[in-house]
Amino acid sequence: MATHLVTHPLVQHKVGLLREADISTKKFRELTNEIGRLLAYEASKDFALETVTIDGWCGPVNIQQIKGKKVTVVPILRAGIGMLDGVLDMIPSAKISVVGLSRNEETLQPEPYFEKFVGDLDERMALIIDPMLATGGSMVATIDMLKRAGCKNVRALVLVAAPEGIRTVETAHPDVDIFTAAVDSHLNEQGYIIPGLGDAGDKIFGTKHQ
Ligand SMILES: O=P(O)(O)OC[C@H]1O[C@H](OP(=O)(O)OP(=O)(O)O)[C@H](O)[C@@H]1O
Ligand SMILES: O=c1cc[nH]c(=O)[nH]1
Ligand SMILES: [Mg+2]
Repeated sequence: MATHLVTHPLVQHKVGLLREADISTKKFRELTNEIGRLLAYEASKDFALETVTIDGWCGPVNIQQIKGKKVTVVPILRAGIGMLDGVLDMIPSAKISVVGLSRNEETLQPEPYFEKFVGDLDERMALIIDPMLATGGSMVATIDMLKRAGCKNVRALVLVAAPEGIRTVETAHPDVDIFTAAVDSHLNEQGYIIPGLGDAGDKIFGTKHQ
């Protein structure tokens, strides 16, 4: 479908703060969740509503509710966990499906190590969360896993995307919408996004790269 760069001033301000070289773990976590919250708000703006009647204080009242089965949020371990609380602030009744992938530092290929999906995936929208879309390999692998499990409606929320990764996801899965706070310049030879954020997983978990 499309890549949506979220240009809201709050998002742009916060993603800028994330780029500070000596940012603390605490600050990085806070900003990651704050941007996750705002990306979830943006990615849910076209969710279908239905009218239901409930008992109000003065009798029956018609209200609007989000239609259909609950969304499943899909953090890609590890770094996706850093956005989870923020996204759940916006969509608190979402179900959580988890994918574990580790990018091999030499081949840059994603190596799967965990998969636990909620039921009825064919009736749910999946919101994949991961701070970094670099080569796109991890995102494509996650979408492949979700689709194999029956999911038909997938969106991806990322903090920073490289043009290379966007192209890869759009080519492999043209039906998937990507919501990102930044589209950066390029990947370096080690597959890191430039200017990017460095290693987001290490920054969220405090496992500094030696
Ligand atoms: O687009 P790609 O080239 O696949 O790279 C992006 C992936 O790399 C990072 O995870 P990493 O594998 O470092 O794992 P971590 O979250 O455990 O740090 C990041 O969180 C993405 O999942
Ligand atoms: O720039 C990058 C690329 C992959 N993973 C990260 O954490 N950062
Ligand atoms: Mg990492």
